Amino acid sequence: MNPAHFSSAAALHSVFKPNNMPGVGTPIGTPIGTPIGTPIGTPIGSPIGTPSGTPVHAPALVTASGLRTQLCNVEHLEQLHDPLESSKRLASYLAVDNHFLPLVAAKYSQQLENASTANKADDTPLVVGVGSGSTVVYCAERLGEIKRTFPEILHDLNFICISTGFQSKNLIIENGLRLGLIDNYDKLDMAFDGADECDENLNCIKGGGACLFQEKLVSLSSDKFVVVADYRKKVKNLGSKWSIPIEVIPNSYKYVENQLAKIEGFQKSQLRQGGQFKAGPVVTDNCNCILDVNFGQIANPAELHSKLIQIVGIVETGLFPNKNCIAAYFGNSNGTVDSIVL
Ligand SMILES: O=C[C@H](O)[C@H](O)[C@H](O)COP(=O)(O)O
Repeated sequence: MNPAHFSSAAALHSVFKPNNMPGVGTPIGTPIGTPIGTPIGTPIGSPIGTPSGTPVHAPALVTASGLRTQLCNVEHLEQLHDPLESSKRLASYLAVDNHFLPLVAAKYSQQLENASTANKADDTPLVVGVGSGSTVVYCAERLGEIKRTFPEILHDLNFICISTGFQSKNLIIENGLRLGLIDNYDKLDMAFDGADECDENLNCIKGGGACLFQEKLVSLSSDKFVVVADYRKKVKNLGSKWSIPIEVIPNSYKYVENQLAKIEGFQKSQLRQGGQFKAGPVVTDNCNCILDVNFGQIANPAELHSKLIQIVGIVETGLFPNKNCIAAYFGNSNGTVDSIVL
């Protein structure tokens, strides 16, 4: 990790505080100064003459910063009921702006260039994973705003979102995004998701919402993975505060618990219960159960994961040793955001 990449919370604080008061700002989804839906960068461009006199269209320049100016300004967002929620939203918006917009700009510019030079069109879709939990909700919101603001660009890029479970499927649909199935795509371009713990090297523990299997499938299928969370999730070592959620085939949980107890560092295992809304254990989107397993602080997440995944009955672990995570954004309690960008 390059510490220089930690964004300065102080700098963000000074930028955001003045306009961050209740009642000030622009409603989410209203691009400042631009009518909703005004596409920029569509293949307009001024006709220019070729030596032979045939008019061609010069491709318009599409940049991430150009696109961003058409979106709701993150410095003028209305406060939510809770400052921590506001900072989770800010973290998510920054994550999408900093990583998704450049992707859109690059792919669209390429598409325009192909059109103007009669190169073969690139018809591979732009596929993005949308994870689960309370923080990634704001990523879906920003992606929805981007789609509403640039409908033609996103249409031309064939923008598709992949869910990590029931909640995330609804998030995608409610934000007006197009839902796709992961098994229809060779790979995803990018995925956004929350985390229960995240260390400086962007290893994570996930699965607090029992969605870890599909989350791992989506994140590993993606070229790039970006985490959004709040400051409580940033830890020195995984296992500092959270147990590891482990998805197990229901009738194997006793066997799995017995095997777990033989692994060095094992402290405790608990079958997650549904609580007041579900008699008996939590049932995942894949109809399995969750064991929350405590190994204390984890020195080597990859090594522990490979020991666990060998146990018959374990479908997947909530340990996410970093494979492709490029950045994490953490909302602070005072409304600012810290980031780690590798
Ligand atoms: O299974 C759920 C996921 O791993 C969530 O992404 C994780 O629990 C973080 O959720 P939240 O953003 O609500 O803290």
